[in-house]
Amino acid sequence: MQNKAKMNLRKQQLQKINHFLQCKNANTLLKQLYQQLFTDPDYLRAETIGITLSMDGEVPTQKVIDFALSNGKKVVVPRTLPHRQMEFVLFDDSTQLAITKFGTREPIGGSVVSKSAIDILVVPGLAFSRNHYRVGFGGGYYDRFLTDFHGLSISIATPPQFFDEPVWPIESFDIKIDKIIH
Ligand SMILES: Nc1nc2c(c(=O)[nH]1)N(C=O)[C@@H](CNc1ccc(C(=O)N[C@@H](CCC(=O)O)C(=O)O)cc1)CN2
Ligand SMILES: Nc1ncnc2c1ncn2[C@@H]1O[C@H](COP(=O)(O)OP(=O)(O)OP(=O)(O)O)[C@@H](O)[C@H]1O
Repeated sequence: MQNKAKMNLRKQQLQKINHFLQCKNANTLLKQLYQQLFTDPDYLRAETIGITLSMDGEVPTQKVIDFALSNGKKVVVPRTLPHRQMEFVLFDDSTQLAITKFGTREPIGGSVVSKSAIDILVVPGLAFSRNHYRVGFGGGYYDRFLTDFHGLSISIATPPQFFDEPVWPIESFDIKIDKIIH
């Protein structure tokens, strides 16, 4: 059963985020958010970073990936598997990518890195609350992945993605994000 309130919120958020990303101040603000991440002690300590390959309408991740690689960190990106599972694959210049039905880019082949080797996971989402809840695209991929993830989860929220209080129902399987940069 899909949650109707969450479905409506997702639709609204997609529009708001798209609108924000097109406004002329967006790049300046994004730079500030990236800087917060790059100066975060947990980021500085991390050897391996899990992050998505963003698509249009999402917080762009390429600058984070490039910076992390230039700092000598390992970057791993998700590949979706049956039963809404994901695995993370080492990403570099030679990684081959395919576009999925959902419109995301995923690696083809490459070395799978175990969950326990990921120090920080940058988790995408449409909405985040000050008390660390998150709404994603509705696949449940990250909620499943995070159940036995013991590294640190971090999300980057632009203004339209950040809420003082969750304006959506919290469900039993929702997993809080450790740190929200906003
Ligand atoms: N850039 C990026 N990559 C990402 C994510 C993301 O949010 N952003 N994900 C964050 O989770 C995962 C993929 N998320 C997905 C979320 C929903 C569906 C989905 O609803 N699929 C439908 C079929 C869609 C279609 O046919 O067009 C389905 O399986 O029924 C698929 C993948 C991994 N990669
Ligand atoms: N740990 C879990 N085990 C089984 N089912 C789950 C789990 N987490 C979520 N689900 C299922 O996945 C569906 C989508 O979950 P939810 O609405 O939390 O997605 P989301 O957090 O927005 O998406 P995502 O995590 O992919 O970014 C839910 O309807 C729920 O039934």
